[in-house]
Amino acid sequence: MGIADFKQRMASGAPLAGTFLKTASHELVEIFARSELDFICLDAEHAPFDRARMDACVAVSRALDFPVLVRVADGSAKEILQALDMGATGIVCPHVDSVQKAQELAKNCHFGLGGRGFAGSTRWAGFATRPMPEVLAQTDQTVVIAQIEEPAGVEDIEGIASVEGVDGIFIGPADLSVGYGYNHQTSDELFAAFERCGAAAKANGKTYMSWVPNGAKAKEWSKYGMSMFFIGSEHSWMLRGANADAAGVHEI
Ligand SMILES: C[C@H](O)CC(=O)C(=O)O
Repeated sequence: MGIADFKQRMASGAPLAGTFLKTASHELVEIFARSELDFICLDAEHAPFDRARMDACVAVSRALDFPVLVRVADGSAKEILQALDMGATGIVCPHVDSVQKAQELAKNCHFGLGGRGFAGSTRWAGFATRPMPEVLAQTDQTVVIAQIEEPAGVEDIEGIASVEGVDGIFIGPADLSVGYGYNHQTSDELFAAFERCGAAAKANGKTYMSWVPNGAKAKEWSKYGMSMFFIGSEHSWMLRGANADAAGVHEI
């Protein structure tokens, strides 16, 4: 159970637990690689990952054979290429709200579709130690996830989910909730969107997933067909642990 079979495990519908890493620290990657988590996702959309620190995080994850995804900021070809050259297991692309954006995403992640440039001396390619055909075949292991977080994305979900080269559909519950005009995550419209996106993911054999604040919510939302969960982040876990232990002291 490592990087090579991560995409297969996703496709099998096995429950997968991960988190967003917000602190650009390779030590934290090392700790999570020794945890019960199945993967982590470096949040380069909302957290301060510069290229060098992202590279260190990805290097450690690969050394420990621990799947690491990168949530890119805007899904540009350049940003995706940099993360994949470093050796990221896959890409989470935010704000995919049309079939065209999903096609661009798939193109930028896969050589066969023409958008990804090749270099032999990268971590992903084994720093020029492996034959090119072998390296290119490895593109099959690259995981591509489209994040749906606008009502427009929900309206186009049947097309988005059918795009070849997209492996997963990720619901962004916070942004989608805001998109429907709510500042919380309890509207009927939001849960209807969960149902519709889940049906489209299932019909197209794509893994369905979301961010959740905790394991209990993951269990609850599995009823929509979600099997992969980005649970909180190390920030929320640190706060929860710190507050629980502080409460123990303050009760004295
Ligand atoms: C809260 C997480 O960053 C997931 C997300 O993007 C969302 O909109 O929800």
